[in-house]
Amino acid sequence: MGFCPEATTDWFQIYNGESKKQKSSPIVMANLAIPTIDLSPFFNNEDAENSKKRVKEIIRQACSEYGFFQIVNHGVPLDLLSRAMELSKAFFRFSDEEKLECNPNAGAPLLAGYSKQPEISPDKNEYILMFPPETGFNILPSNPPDFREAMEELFSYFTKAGQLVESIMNDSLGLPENFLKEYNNDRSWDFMVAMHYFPATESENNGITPHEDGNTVTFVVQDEAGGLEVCKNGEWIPVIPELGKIVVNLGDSIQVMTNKKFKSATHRVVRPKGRSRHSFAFFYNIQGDKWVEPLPQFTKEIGETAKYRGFFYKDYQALRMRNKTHPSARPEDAINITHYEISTS
Ligand SMILES: O=C(O)CCC(=O)C(=O)O
Ligand SMILES: [Fe+2]
Repeated sequence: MGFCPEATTDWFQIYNGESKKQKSSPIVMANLAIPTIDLSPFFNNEDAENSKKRVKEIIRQACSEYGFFQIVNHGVPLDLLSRAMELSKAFFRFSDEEKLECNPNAGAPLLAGYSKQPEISPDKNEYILMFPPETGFNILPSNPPDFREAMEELFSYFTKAGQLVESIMNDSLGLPENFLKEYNNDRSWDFMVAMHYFPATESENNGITPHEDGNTVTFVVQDEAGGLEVCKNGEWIPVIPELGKIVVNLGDSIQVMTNKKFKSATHRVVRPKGRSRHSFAFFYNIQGDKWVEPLPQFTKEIGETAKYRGFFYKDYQALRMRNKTHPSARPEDAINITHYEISTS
């Protein structure tokens, strides 16, 4: 964490390694640095074996390098994405009093409902968090009237997209057919967050500090404000929002299971000045009682030693939660996946 340098506004330097400004658009260059993968071969009935193979190969490369890519033709309807985003914006425009009507329920593994980051948090945002609708944990607002339905529908499409990406990763990794699907067969710990980030001030613009997610795969959809940045080769790369594109980033659990063959992506959110930012983040997770460890396919079967100790997913989640409830004085002391790393020296 934190090995990326501070973001610079001179993107040309980042991509070209030179300080002279170029004519081409930085927007195009930023997104070129992050592969966009068309998943349509997985939705066509016709035989598309070659195209599927190509997709798996590009995903394998992106996941091995830095765990980040974007997808299009992912099966999540674009009109639903736009509608859900508009409804979410409408919700966050309500007064605090109205928003607090869906304050969290105790008892869920995380607090479902509306929350605002505490004043002490460096992350300046508020959000609504929801679990799979059938868990009964959710406290969703009845206003705007169509919000709940749109969120539940979006949740169900993201779940399907998560299953698809997981199965593509399974094959890219050369794992036995349906291996990850059978291991990760309980969807009750998945959750989605509708987020609102407050405009940057003159003195600070942190939306979410640099981090890796702890799960397997996360999907992010940002509104036109942008602000999501990913660390690649030591540089922060801004992810420019484009309608219909879903950002995919891998989390620590897949990094551990693959013994670091696939990487968990370091990313952060920088708040834009003069405007709010909205996003959806969907966390395709692992059920808490599952044991996470480097798989034999990436250790003893290929003569490599394990880089991590195993752990129950819920224990790692609890440690990560402590980072938020009991923040350490020095950010570098926060618990992350290095906690389970096996030292080779
Ligand atoms: O809001 C975003 O764009 C990303 C959120 C994120 O990284 C997270 O919640 O872990
Ligand atoms: Fe994240």
